[in-house]
Amino acid sequence: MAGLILRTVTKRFADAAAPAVDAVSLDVAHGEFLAILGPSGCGKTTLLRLVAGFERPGAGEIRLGDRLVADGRTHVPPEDRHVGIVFQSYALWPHMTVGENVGYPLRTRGVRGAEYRSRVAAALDVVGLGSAVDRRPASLSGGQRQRVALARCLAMAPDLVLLDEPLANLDVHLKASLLDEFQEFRARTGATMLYITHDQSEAMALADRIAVMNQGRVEQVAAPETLYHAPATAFVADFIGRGGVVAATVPQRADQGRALIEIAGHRAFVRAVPEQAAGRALVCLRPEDLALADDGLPARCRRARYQGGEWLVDVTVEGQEGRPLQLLAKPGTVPEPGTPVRVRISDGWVIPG
Ligand SMILES: Nc1ncnc2c1ncn2[C@@H]1O[C@H](COP(=O)(O)OP(=O)(O)OP(=O)(O)O)[C@@H](O)[C@H]1O
Repeated sequence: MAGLILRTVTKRFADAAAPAVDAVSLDVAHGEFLAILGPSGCGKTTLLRLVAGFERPGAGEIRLGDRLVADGRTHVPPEDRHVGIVFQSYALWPHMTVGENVGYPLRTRGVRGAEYRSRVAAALDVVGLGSAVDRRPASLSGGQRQRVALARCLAMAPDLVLLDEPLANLDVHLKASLLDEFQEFRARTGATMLYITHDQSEAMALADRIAVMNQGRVEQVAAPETLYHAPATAFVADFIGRGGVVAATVPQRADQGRALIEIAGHRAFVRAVPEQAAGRALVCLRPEDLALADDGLPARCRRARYQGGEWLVDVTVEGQEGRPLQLLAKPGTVPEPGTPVRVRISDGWVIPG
């Protein structure tokens, strides 16, 4: 069963040079957790607002389950879409108790009595705040407030949960513990979730799949590991993980997903799509694919940063100074900035796009 389907959804704001959301198509399965990841201004929030019904698409269509909720003629209003939204600002009422906050949307829909109480209690239990029902939001930590917001969304038993940077206001430690909570929340509810973030570590930790957006378009939708190891475009390769994209020549057609590459006269074998043709290409080389060695790609050390345990070393290939590669080195083996080095390439990926 489908959770959410977008077909060539486009939104252009008046006077804007380019669409904020540009022909986006997505299929989110029922119960799937999909993260929308991209830099500021790429259209994530606009996409979420289109799904919620706060914006109308200029073209394309949106389906929730088997219901058409938006196209050129149809516009189902937000309150009739059965979509729950959790914002980064929590949006809790300070004068209400935790229980009243969670129950508010139920009340406005006429749910009362035993059903009201049991739904509020169940939602608070899921987020581990069953005992906080009579407290005020002001007496809770940021993480607890976000859990109340989550419970309020849950109490409505929505078909789809939209999460708009829900961890953005929290410090690093709270973020880590809430990441665990989200995972549990997910396992318990089985709800379809769309999670907006510009933080790749959140997206990687939580999502079944990630849609990477750039300038209103979806560049790739894939499982986190696929995005990391086989990025479809140079933008995805740069945005996910630590950079490392250089220009290379592919002297001959790939053979069974292996391609010979040549960079600055040095040759190595890396992964590629089976149909990768010969010619010029960009290659993604991750830090764990590279190591300082006696023999290998001629490069120059630019700088090194201590990371605890190991050093992260930036090196550049002659003629490609704008495209640094990063590799890890043990303490005591780190070259001085400016030193010529050799880099062994043990793996990599020819970017097909
Ligand atoms: N109501 C609006 N009117 C005009 N332009 C808008 C409106 N809302 C968003 N935009 C523009 O649309 C583009 C996408 O904005 P959007 O807020 O969707 O990006 P985002 O990826 O969510 O960014 P951020 O991570 O900074 O929130 C931007 O260029 C933005 O300036």
